Amino acid sequence: MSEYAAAAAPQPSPAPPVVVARDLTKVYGGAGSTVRALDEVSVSFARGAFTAIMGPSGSGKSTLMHCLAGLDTVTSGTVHLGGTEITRLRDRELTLLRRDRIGFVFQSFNLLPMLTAEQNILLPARIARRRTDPARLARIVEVVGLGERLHHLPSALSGGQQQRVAVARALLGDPEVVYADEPTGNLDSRSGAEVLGFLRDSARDLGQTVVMVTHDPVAAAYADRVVFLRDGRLVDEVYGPTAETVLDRLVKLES
Ligand SMILES: Nc1ncnc2c1ncn2[C@@H]1O[C@H](COP(=O)(O)OP(=O)(O)OP(=O)(O)O)[C@@H](O)[C@H]1O
Repeated sequence: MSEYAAAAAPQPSPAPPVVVARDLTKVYGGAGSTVRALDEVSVSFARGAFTAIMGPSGSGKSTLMHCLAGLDTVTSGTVHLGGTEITRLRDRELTLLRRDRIGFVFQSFNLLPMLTAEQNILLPARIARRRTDPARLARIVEVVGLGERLHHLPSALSGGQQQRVAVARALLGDPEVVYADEPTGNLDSRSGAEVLGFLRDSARDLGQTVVMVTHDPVAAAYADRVVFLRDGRLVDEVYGPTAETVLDRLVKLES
């Protein structure tokens, strides 16, 4: 059991967990020079909750997200997505699981420039030959709030609008969880606020489970909960964060 798990007071969980990681350890390298990027991390993410992962540079945030999402293998420990232990799956099964059950949002928006916003949102479903639920599309379009701009090319959209298109694309397939890796890293603060508000609304209004890695205490304050890593260990968490409480914990972690 991790030092954090032993010390933490139990917190009320609003809903059953969608993602559960148990005793996750990730060691990079071998023969002499190894890095223990994750050290027995146990954490779970409740349905419909928006959680931020924070910690100093090199604390293991990206590694944790990659292991949770089946983008990287683990050295030991398990990750469950719903009833599926993803740490046991083969590459082909993982590819399908990522395509069908997980949404991704990255720092770079990764929109195709020759397709309109709406076509970009619909593209993964088309590639997977998945029928799009028109009611869900309409709901997401309403939450995205792009209006007429849905028919514009990405080049005619602001950075914040482009990232909202990327989030809408991630949400359309009704994934069990959306992983967002520094989604506001390329945005000015106003556009960042738009995207974060949208992620928060998708959790509140659509019941979407969202897990976001960020360096920014203001971004983390949009989440329902912030978990903190240091040296590959989960060392703290805050429910109902504000930018001030998050900054305060970060300063303590880095001192
Ligand atoms: N492919 C790799 N090979 C070797 N070491 C790695 C690899 N990826 C990450 N690491 C090491 O694992 C540790 C955790 O890295 P990780 O990128 O997860 O941290 P982070 O908290 O996301 O950092 P940052 O905030 O700087 O992005 C670091 O010491 C890093 O150097």
